[in-house]
Amino acid sequence: MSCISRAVDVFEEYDAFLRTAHNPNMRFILSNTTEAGIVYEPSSRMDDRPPAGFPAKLARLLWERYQTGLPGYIIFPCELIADNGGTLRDCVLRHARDWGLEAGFFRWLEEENAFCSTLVDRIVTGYSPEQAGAVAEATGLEDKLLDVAEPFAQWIIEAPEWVQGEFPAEQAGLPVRFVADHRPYRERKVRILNGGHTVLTPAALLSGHTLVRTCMADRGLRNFLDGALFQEIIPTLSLPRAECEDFARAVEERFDNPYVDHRLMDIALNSVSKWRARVLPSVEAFHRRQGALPLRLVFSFAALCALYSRGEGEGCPVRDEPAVLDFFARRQADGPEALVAAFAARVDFWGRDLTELPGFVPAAGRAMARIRADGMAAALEACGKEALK
Ligand SMILES: NC(=O)c1ccc[n+]([C@@H]2O[C@H](COP(=O)([O-])OP(=O)(O)OC[C@H]3O[C@@H](n4cnc5c(N)ncnc54)[C@H](O)[C@@H]3O)[C@@H](O)[C@H]2O)c1
Ligand SMILES: O=P(O)(O)OC[C@@H](O)[C@@H](O)[C@H](O)[C@H](O)CO
Repeated sequence: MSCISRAVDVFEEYDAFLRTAHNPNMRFILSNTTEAGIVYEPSSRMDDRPPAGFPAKLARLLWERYQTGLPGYIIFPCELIADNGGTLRDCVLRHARDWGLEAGFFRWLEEENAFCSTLVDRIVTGYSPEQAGAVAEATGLEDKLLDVAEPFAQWIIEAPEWVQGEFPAEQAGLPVRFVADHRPYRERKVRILNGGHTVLTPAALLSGHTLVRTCMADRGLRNFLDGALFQEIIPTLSLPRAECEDFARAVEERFDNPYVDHRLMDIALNSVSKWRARVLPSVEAFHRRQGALPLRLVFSFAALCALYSRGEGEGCPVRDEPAVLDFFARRQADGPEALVAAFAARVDFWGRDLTELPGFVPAAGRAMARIRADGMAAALEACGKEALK
């Protein structure tokens, strides 16, 4: 990694962090603080060193910049949340209002800064000690910023035209695409790629797989994923069907990359909020449009429930919010139907009561009973047959 000239630790070197606002060459700010990073922290104060939370730190930096009289920034958040640019701007504005900053700052913020919503698509898996050793041996260098990524990459940026002029990444041959509205691309990527991961992962772990790529050669899992993507997710998307199908085919090829070891347990982290954000919207849209349930997506809910209710010692422990882990710890004796019904009723997990979705609980309960009684392979086959009826 040779493109990074220096790093400033905002906790250890707060003054140096603020001094970066005085650098006239600094024009772009990128963030990638995970979905949890773009949050408004009501306790953040302007004179905290540093204020808590990423948006408050950014608000403080912007205030510093404003005072210098230099032009503002072009800000590219990369976190996988809806409208990351607008959400980040809203958090910054709330902090600025809390801190009672002057009216001129708000005008400068709106007129001289661009908060662009962006969407990054690249499978980045981290590396194993063996891979790090091999790179160190080949290069003679120990690279602490080492990472492993697939060759595919796409960065969708929604920005005013003048931003494209200042950031001509497309002309530099980079996989960047400027669009007028990032939302359909986000919907397609989150529902097909991330949704595909979330749908596949519990079934795959319960089939004994540890990596995404080996699932693609497992006929039962591959048929399940195909059916979920092409029959149940794509019909709910707003971009043209052919474009979505091309994207889904490319995603399956990416999952099949023999050089990428994407660990299913990594994808499984916080599966409940992922299922809510990445799969539930497809279930709801399918139900609205077709008046029926997408049975493979419902099956993925049952498989998630089966994975999380697995006894201790049966594979790696799942990692999720304490409320989720507590729910399953208290319900170890439940049968499949009762467990699925109680899980579906948790409005705090799903943002709504899923037992109100007609047929959802009986279908998921049946699927989970099959998974427990007959094993994952047989349950997947039964699901495929039922979905084709
Ligand atoms: N890994 C991927 O394949 C991939 C691909 C596309 C998009 N993304 C998105 O990129 C984001 C980051 O993913 P990642 O895999 O790099 O995660 P990561 O956990 O490897 O890295 C996140 C970094 O953000 C830092 N961070 C967390 N909270 C912060 C805060 N409040 N302020 C400043 N820094 C903070 C963490 O210390 C960590 O270094 C996520 O939103 C993810 O959805 C990831
Ligand atoms: O990174 P997460 O844990 O939010 O989600 C797991 C994967 O779905 C994700 O990392 C994808 O590989 C990535 O979003 C591809 O662009």
